[in-house]
Amino acid sequence: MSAPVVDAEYMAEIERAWRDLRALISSKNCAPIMLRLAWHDAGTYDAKTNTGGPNGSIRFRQEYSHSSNAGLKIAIDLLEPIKQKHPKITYADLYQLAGVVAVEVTGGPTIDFVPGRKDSSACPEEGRLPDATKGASHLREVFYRMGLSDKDIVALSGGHTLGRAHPERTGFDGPWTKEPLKFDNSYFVELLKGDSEGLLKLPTDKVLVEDPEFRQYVELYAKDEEAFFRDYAESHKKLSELGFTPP
Ligand code: HEM
Ligand SMILES: N=NC(=O)c1ccncc1
Repeated sequence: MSAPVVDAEYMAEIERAWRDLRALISSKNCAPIMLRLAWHDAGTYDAKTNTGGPNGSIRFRQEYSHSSNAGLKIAIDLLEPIKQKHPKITYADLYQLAGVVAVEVTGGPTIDFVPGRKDSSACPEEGRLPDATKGASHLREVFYRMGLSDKDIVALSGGHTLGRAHPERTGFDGPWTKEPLKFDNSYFVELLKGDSEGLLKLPTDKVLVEDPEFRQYVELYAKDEEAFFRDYAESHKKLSELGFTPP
C-alpha cells in the first residue's frame, strides 16, 4: 500500500477526525483502551528488519487475536465509524491519532502528531510485545529491538496511569492508580509507595523500581510531573513514528 499524500486536504481531514476522536473518546471514556491500541500497533516494530510498527496491521484478526491484544477489537470497532467517515486517513494514522487524543483528553501532555503513515497488510508474528510476567532483561530486549531506550521504557510505562487490567483478557486485575481516567504521574508515586490495596503492580512494573537504571527515572517522575510529561511526550512520539519517516 502506498503512503498517503499529506497535502492540505489530508491535513484538513486529520483535523476533522481529531475533533471526532475527541468527542468519541470523551463520551465513551475509552481513552485507556485507545492508548493501548496505539501502543500495540506500534510496539511490534523491529528496527533491524524494519518490520511491524505503526502501520494499522492490528486491524486484521490475524494480529488482534494475539493473546497480548485481548480486548483490543473493542477499540478497533469503536474507531471504524470514524475511518468510514474519513476514508482518506490511513488506519495507521488513525490509530496513532487516537492514542495522542487519548492522552490529550485525560489531561496529559500534548504530543506532536505528524501524519503520513501508510497501511500494511503484513501482520507480525505473535510475541513481539512484552510479557508482563518477565523482568528487566526481557523489557530491554523488547524495547531495544524497537530502537528505544531505558528512559523510553520507564516514561512509556507511565501510560499505566490510565485504565486497568481485566482478568478475562490477560488474567491480571485492577487499575494501577486511584484515578484511572486521569493522565498524571501517580503511576510513579504508587510504584515508590509499594503495594496498595486494590491497585495493580505487574512484575514488569515492579522491575522499574528494582533495576537501578530504571529507578532513577521513576524517582524523577514521581517528584516532577512536568519532567514526566516532557519525557513521555518525546517517547510517545518516537513510539508512534517507529519505521516512519515524516514527509
Ligand atoms: C512495559 C511493558 C508493558 C507491559 C508488560 C504491559 C502490560 C499490560 C497488561 C497486562 C495490561 C492489562 C490488559 C488488560 O487486561 O486489559 C495493560 C493495560 C494497559 N496498558 Fe500496558 N503494558 C506495557 C506497556 C505499556 C505502554 C508502553 C503503554 C502506553 C504508552 C501501555 C498502556 C496500557 C493501558 C492504557 C492499559 C489499560 C487498558 C484498558 O484500561 O483497557 N502499556 N498493559
Ligand atoms: N499494554 N500492554 C498490554 O496490554 C499487554 C502487553 C503484553 N501482553 C498483554 C497485554
